[in-house]
Amino acid sequence: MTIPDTVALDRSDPLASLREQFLLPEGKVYLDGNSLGALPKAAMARIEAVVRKEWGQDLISSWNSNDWINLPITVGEKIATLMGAAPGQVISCDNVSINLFKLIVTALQLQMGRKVILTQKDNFPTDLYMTEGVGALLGDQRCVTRSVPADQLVEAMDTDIALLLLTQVNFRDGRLHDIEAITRAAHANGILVLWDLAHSAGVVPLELDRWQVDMAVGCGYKFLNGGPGAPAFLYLATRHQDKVSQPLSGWLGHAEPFAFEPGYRPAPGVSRYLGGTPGILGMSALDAALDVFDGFTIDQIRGKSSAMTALFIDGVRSASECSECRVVTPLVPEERGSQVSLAHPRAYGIAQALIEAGVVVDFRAPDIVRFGFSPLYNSYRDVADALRQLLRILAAGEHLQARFDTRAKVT
Ligand SMILES: Cc1ncc(COP(=O)(O)O)c(C=O)c1O
Ligand SMILES: Nc1c(O)cccc1C(=O)C[C@H](N)C(=O)O
Repeated sequence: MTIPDTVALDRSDPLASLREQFLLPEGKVYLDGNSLGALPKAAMARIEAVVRKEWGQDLISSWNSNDWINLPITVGEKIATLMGAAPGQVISCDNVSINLFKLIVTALQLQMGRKVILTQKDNFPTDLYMTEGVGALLGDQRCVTRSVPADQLVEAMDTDIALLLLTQVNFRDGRLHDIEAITRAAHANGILVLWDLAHSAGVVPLELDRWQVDMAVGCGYKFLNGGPGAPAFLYLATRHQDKVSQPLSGWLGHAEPFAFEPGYRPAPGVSRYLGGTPGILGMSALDAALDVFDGFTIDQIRGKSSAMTALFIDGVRSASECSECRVVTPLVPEERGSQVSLAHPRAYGIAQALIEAGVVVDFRAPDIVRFGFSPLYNSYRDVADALRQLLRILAAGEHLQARFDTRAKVT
């Protein structure tokens, strides 16, 4: 096969200038933004300023003078604009796992008399573990998890189910659920929905309000580029707010934290989902990273994402070198997120050989190599370079070398 000529594609790419806003490693093709997004230069500058001036000089006054106290809300509102959510429904806090816990318990409280959480068998493990944890805490009179394969979700919906917990884009194969259709089916059975948008936020167009989504969570460190361990976010539709209080009743979610009252009174609205003190360095980095999206639409981002994944998939499918690779990501662009997953019996060796050749991808057991495409900083040339290295490695049998037989701990 011939590697596509990508010069013209990069020249006409409306997002091409954004690459300059990131610090990317020299000589590498970074295709792991679905695990950890690249570093925006603005985030680096912001951390430096927060450390030197706000922490170094302004110290405690920064909670007011630099508005640290409202950062979870201001960052939440920036994320809301990427997800079709009107103000007052998104807050940035904690990590996805903790936010899942808070919202799962909220859903069970809102749905008294129903106790089942329906989820997908191959949901991301933390989503499954958190439902298990809530079940162990509340007991099986109050919470039971039912997991089914993706194609049985709709038929499994019945009136015992309190909550449907799904991840929109599957971390392994990149398959994307139709949030609008599934939410409608769930609501027809009186079921609330909680969507994990870890692999969607910042790269897939979302209309949370219009689709009547009840709850959502997502990561700050993937396509939002907020940095390692960046705070996550949670969305709770206005219609559900103020009906129940969340289980992790920390002081910053209190109606008047600085009244230091002995009893808990939840803050109005989504602010009650705050717990303890937020990590200001991480949240400041995320705040700056979100500004990279200014002036660009999520449809432009999605358009480039679909074009990059299509280019890569076409290249793989037409190359004889890839005859043993199976594209497990859906071939229809509307059905996939911003990654391409290839299944191969020696997937671990392929991933390691690619990394050695400067193409940063990851491996997911048992047999998947993931290529994550981040439209803000990846170019079409990156796609062609990754393809070129993949074909070279497969043709040379580099992935079969004995040194790739042992698995790294974190990939
Ligand atoms: C779908 C999904 N949910 C959640 C997480 C992470 O959750 P947390 O922020 O708790 O580490 C990830 C990635 O780690 C993920 O891929
Ligand atoms: N959060 C991660 C980490 O702390 C270390 C390594 C990887 C991750 C990830 O985000 C994994 C990712 N959610 C995945 O889709 O596999």
